[in-house]
Amino acid sequence: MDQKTKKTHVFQSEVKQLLHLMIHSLYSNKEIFLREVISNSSDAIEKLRFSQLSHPDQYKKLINPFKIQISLDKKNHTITVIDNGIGMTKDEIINNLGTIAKSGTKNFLEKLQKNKKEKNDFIGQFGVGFYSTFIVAKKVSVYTRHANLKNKQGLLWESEGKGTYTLEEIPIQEIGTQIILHLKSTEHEFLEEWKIKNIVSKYSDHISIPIEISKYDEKKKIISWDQINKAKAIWTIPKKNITKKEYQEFYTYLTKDIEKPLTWIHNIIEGSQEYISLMYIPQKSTWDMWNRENKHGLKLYVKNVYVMDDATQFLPNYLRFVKGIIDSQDLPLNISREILQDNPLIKNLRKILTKRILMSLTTLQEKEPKKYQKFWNNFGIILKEGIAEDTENKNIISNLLRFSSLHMPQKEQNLSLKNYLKNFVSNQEKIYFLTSESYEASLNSPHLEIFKENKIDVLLLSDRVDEWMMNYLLEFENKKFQSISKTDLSLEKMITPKKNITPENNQQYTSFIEKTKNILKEKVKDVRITHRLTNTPVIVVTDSNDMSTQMAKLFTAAGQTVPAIKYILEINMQHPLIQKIINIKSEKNILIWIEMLFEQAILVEKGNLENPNNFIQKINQLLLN
Ligand SMILES: Nc1ncnc2c1ncn2[C@@H]1O[C@H](COP(=O)(O)OP(=O)(O)OP(=O)(O)O)[C@@H](O)[C@H]1O
Repeated sequence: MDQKTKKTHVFQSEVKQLLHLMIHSLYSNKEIFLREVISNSSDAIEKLRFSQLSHPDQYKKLINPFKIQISLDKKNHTITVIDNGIGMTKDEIINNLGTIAKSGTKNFLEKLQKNKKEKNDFIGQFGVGFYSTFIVAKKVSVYTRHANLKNKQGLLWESEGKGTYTLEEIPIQEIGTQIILHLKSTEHEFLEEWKIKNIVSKYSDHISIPIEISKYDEKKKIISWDQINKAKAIWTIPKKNITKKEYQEFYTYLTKDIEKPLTWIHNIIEGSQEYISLMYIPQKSTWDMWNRENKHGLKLYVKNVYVMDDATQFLPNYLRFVKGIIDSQDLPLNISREILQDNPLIKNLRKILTKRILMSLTTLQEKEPKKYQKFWNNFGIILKEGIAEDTENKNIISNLLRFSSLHMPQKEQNLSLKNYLKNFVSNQEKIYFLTSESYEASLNSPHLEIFKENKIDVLLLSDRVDEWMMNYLLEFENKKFQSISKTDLSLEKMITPKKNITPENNQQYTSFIEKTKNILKEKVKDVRITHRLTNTPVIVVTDSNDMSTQMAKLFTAAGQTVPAIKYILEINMQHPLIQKIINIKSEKNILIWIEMLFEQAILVEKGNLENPNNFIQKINQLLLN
């Protein structure tokens, strides 16, 4: 060995942090180190297989078939995992085994620090990777030779996981990677063959590459290798031969999710377009799902060969919670992300896969409503984006929506539109809804008073996407949606005012309305008498074609300037406060009252005022009177 090339490197500080966290929080589940090492070997083999097929000139065909081998050495207390995959170059090894290169990882670490309680869950979801070997090993040696490096140019990486590692150039005969774990004295149980076999069958049975374990003779010499996994890609097996447990295990392997999947859809399609898809709907959202920009998508295989992770083109963004694989027989192997973008074959596949997911959700809601509710609670907010983004499937998605409503005294969204229609009162023509900042705010909104009184149900929407969604959700089964914070003649038609207006007070009321208009002038679009209110004197609504308050808030939050909304002030003439003001003689006092009431209505609608001090001064003045 050439000692001159041996150099000591320092781990990036995040790696040290990760190592520390992992060793302490994962100890109870330490066997996963083997899953991680095997999964890396399998990825390396998949990469080499792909490179050989797509660039046959650069990568020589191997003489040996692809495989992963594990050997246990009881004398030296080591576990060795060998693969004949793509290997690593010097740059790669420095990047992969010395730093945390993945962009999301730093965020992940920060989250981990903050959420000590959920640490285990987080780690499980994230996938702990190569560094987990240090949970059981006091020292790790990695011998690797990259597949397109000639002249036996190999590397030896070694570390005790304590802040530094060494790297040395050494000759290596075979391409691929060999990882030697020098076990801590407390971890010698992992030298038992049955134990290793158990771990492999628990976590790595679905790896489509053979995993072999060494067999020794009495003199401790390896005499043969026994295959210990099935080594068949699960999706290629006929559905009837796959057990529920096997589907679940493949999901765990694919996603590293600690929960079982909610459901899955497996299709083997033959004909003009041949492909297999195996897609899962998880139980819970993972920490990165909320961000539309984060990685998602299916794992793409072409003719059984792994091509890429996170192929987003096969499903629309609003189904980004779906995990799984697609294996196409028709796509070329050297397909790039750019080509995926405008390939007509893919567009067609995307249409079919989208329909499959939506149909499976439809069946779930019909056959297993409890499970569906669980799905909705976790992913409803993402699925809602589909109403705006997928015109073609809008109807199907509408049927999948769930809402909170006035008649259901709970925050959980579990009313379907079909069920809302069933509760229509006589003469009801529209589906009423209210968008607000929060569920609690909507429940107390004065807009609801008339609906409460007349037992008409109202959908209560308070998710961030709701206002946006409602711009696209215009009709359901020929019934129009109507925001109750907007003017609406159908409502007036439906409800006969209880308190009849006599000719005398009619004149009094009309002149009061005129007076109010003269006082508020440009501040309002109009002033009207309303029958919507019972306990509240005044309310503001937006004109049916104007931008709603929530929409304006959304735009403002996104940094856009929006013109100020001109509201219509509606007055409840029967309210004692209004009756009192009508009889006030001093014009100056009437002016203060009307301005104060208008600002009050604005405060209720928007949650804030441009000039709160002005408002308070008016109130104080009235209190002194
Ligand atoms: N046996 C191997 N052959 C070739 N490269 C490897 C091997 N083991 C690890 N690597 C490289 O090291 C990188 C880091 O591995 P690590 O397990 O820490 O993370 P990962 O596999 O990328 O992520 P995750 O575990 O979250 O899926 C791998 O992405 C790969 O590039």
